[in-house]
Amino acid sequence: MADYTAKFALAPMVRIGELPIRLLALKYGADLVWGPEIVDRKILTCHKVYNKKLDTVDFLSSSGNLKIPGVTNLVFRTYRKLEKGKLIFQMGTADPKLAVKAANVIADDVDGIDINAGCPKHFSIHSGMGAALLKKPDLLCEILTCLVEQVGKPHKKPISVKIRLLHEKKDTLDLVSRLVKTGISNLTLHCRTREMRNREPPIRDYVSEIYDICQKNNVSFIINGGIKKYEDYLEIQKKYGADIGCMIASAAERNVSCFSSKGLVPWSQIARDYMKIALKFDNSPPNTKYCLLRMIPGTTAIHPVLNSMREPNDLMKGLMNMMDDEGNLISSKEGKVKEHRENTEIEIPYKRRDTLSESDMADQIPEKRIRV
Ligand SMILES: Cc1cc2nc3c(=O)[nH]c(=O)nc-3n(C[C@H](O)[C@H](O)[C@H](O)COP(=O)(O)O)c2cc1C
Repeated sequence: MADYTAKFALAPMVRIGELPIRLLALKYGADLVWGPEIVDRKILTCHKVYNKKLDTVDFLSSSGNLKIPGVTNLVFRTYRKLEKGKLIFQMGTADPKLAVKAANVIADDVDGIDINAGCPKHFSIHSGMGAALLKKPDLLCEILTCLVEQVGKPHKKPISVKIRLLHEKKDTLDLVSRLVKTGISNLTLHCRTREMRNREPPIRDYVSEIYDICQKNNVSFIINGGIKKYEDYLEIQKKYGADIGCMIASAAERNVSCFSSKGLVPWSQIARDYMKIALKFDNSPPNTKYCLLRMIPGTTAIHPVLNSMREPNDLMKGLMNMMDDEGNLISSKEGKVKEHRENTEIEIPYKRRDTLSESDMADQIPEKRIRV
């Protein structure tokens, strides 16, 4: 059974937290890795397949139109050889019965099941999931209790929850005091309220009191928000206690070697390592491109070239091979890349280019193909 005590963990991240990033996080020192949130109804469309070629366990959906380019029916993939004992599956739900049914589909192939009670995005809260559950503590407790009794105990898998801060300290402490009585094994606190953005500093004013409630109830405690590197993890343990765990999202999205006790590895190395793992495990090319664009700095020459590519893996792999160790495009080919860029200026139909955020850019489909 996975133990969350004092662990250094990769946070759940939609689109980012697929198998290649999770394996890289483990390689660089993460103790536990969360998968991206997947909602209960989606899991319920899935059947499990052992993928002999990749030696992975795949969950394939029977819904979705596979005729649409880029659409695959793969919902979740795990490589048990490296993830066993370390993989926490995060579920989005607002219904105890559906949650139990869905958790039973995946329980034997993951090492813990976590409920997302912190996501403030519209797609989550409009259906009562994510941070909407913070306003319905009875429902959240019922979901957790049902999961503990009907999935956790029979499958011997820990159940956990990830929450955010409420506006008032007292309300947060009251909620935590209820959640730790449901039989969960771990509570993760994103130390921001639901209105706060990730760029704002986290609020850790009463982390010690929450930690205390968790410890008294034999529930491990992980904090999340604004943690960037291994030294931060050590500092937090020194300040609050040796049994506290830490979880990283944004910093890992940019450079997953943030878990390493030896310091950050250059992004060019990470991008190459990532590409190798993505190819090895047949990661979907649009997802590979999306993740690469998050880890390659927007100021580099390679970023717009990658951004303008359609997704096939061989193009991306070619581009990765044209980088030197510092991430510069290799000079003999640079002219060629530059020439292609000039000839294939991306047209963005609806939004002015200079108003786009990085993720908007990542989602744009270029009008013209580029060959490198
Ligand atoms: C790209 C991205 C996707 C995320 N997806 C999820 C998710 O699926 N489930 C979840 O509970 N939180 C999700 N989060 C929130 C993170 O897990 C984390 O709580 C938040 O980013 C704060 O941590 P940080 O300061 O280290 O970024 C996501 C964050 C990012 C940046």
